[in-house]
Amino acid sequence: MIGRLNHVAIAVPDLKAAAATYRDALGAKVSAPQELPEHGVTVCFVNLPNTKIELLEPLGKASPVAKFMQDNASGGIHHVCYEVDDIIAARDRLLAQGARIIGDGTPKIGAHGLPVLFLHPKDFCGTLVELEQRSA
Ligand SMILES: CC[C@@H](C(=O)O)C(=O)SCCNC(=O)CCNC(=O)[C@H](O)C(C)(C)COP(=O)(O)OP(=O)(O)OC[C@H]1O[C@@H](n2cnc3c(N)ncnc32)[C@H](O)[C@@H]1OP(=O)(O)O
Ligand SMILES: [Co+2]
Repeated sequence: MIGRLNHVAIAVPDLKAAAATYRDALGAKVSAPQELPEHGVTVCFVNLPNTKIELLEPLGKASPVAKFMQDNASGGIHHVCYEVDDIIAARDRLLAQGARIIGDGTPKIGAHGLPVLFLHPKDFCGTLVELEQRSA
């Protein structure tokens, strides 16, 4: 069911500083910040030859990342994102297996303009898993 690793997300307290670290200290190509209020985050993507790093900082009071940042003040790995061919079929299979989908199960459009869903970390080895519908 899961395919390519689309990105690994790192939550940070200061997105500009984190982007500068990846650009200047690590010599990586980093995208401009993208505010995504519907997700409660601002993100930059670090484009690597074989995947991406999603640097994200909380946006707004209701950010789903706020509590994570309280518990991890200097930041940390927040989630991994795997690609799936059919996000609805993947969701239904996971629900049938008793996995918890975060929210009402309706995919949201993510940073790449594709449907995404999140699976509860407690069901997946303590790791927040994001699924992204593979682009056609
Ligand atoms: C940029 C757009 C998009 C993309 O296209 O890539 C994104 O990536 S958006 C990214 C931000 N959005 C989300 O993360 C949405 C899904 N996440 C959530 O809804 C919440 O983060 C959560 C998973 C429900 C956690 O909510 P929270 O308020 O932080 O804490 P809880 O107390 O409810 O947590 C329960 C339990 O889970 C542990 N936890 C929380 N976050 C993580 C995490 N990132 N990785 C691993 N474990 C996590 C938390 O510690 C609690 O554990 P216990 O204390 O042991 O119960
Ligand atoms: Co993500």
